[in-house]
Amino acid sequence: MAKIVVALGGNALGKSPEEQLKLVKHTAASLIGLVAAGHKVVISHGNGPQVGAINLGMNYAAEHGKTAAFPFPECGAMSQGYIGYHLQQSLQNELHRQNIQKDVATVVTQIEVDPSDSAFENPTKPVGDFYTKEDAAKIQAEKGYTFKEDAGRGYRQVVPSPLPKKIIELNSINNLIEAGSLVIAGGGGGVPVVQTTDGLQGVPAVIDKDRSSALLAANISADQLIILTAVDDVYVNYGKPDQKSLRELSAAEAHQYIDEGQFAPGSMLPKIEACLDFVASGANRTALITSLDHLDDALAGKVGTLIK
Ligand SMILES: Nc1ncnc2c1ncn2[C@@H]1O[C@H](COP(=O)(O)OP(=O)(O)O)[C@@H](O)[C@H]1O
Ligand SMILES: NC(=O)OP(=O)(O)O
Repeated sequence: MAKIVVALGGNALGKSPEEQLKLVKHTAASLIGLVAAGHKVVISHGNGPQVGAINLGMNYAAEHGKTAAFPFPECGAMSQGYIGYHLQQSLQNELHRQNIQKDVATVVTQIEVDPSDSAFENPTKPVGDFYTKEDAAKIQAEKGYTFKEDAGRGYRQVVPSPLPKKIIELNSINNLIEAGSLVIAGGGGGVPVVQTTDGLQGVPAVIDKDRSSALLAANISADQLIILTAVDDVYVNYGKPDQKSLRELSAAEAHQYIDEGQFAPGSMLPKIEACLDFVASGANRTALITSLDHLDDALAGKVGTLIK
């Protein structure tokens, strides 16, 4: 029996509440497969599209005098509740269907960041929907948001993405795991907070969920970090006619491929770096990157990229 942190990427969540619930039901079946096999499972997830949508909606309502303004950390906390609710419900339904007795809980998770992190000067994390170049420039001029082109798919608002340093609710998460609960934590990379003379305070940023998942996995002494995304494997020469699956990757090989620029910054690179951080955090720790649809095959060693 292993302790496993599973980080769910955007393709496991979809774009609307209806789509998310449908996809999360499918995700729940795979995750309960891990529980049924006897593993202790902790789930984390992204929130880029969701936190952007919540923030956009709240800003729109505030601009029309219908509500107060809701800052980014509050929107991040809302995204944890919204996604956690769908995950909890779907996992509970699947547990019930499989006649497995287990409690499920989402922990609203704050993660401390360094206020002097250089990420605050250089926003990189895409949130929300895609815009044309012209619309992005108009909104940037009107509202002062920063937009950047996102992997050839259009322009998105970007916010700072500081490195996660400390999980504030770590003891509560550990207590729930030890009590046998299926825990959802660190959603959306955690709500970013800094220590001030008045205590903890939220900051407008979105932490990368793969980096937070690696920190969570290391902090709870997990055996494995599984990152579920849109691709079955990590590739060299990705997207080129000679692309090749990497089935197993040592830290030394991963560093060499990073130096060669094989992993795109903003998509695969942070995943590889998060995996390397986790693998280096303790003996016999491994990380697996694969797609949600092939989790079973990946656990059987048939697909996926194992980093060790
Ligand atoms: N070397 C590579 N191997 C595989 N995928 C890569 C590689 N470089 C970039 N990618 C891209 O990274 C994507 C995963 O990153 P991202 O879309 O940010 O994930 P998620 O939203 O699931 O967290 C893949 O779907 C693929 O398009
Ligand atoms: N917070 C975060 O990393 O979200 P995405 O994975 O959706 O970008």
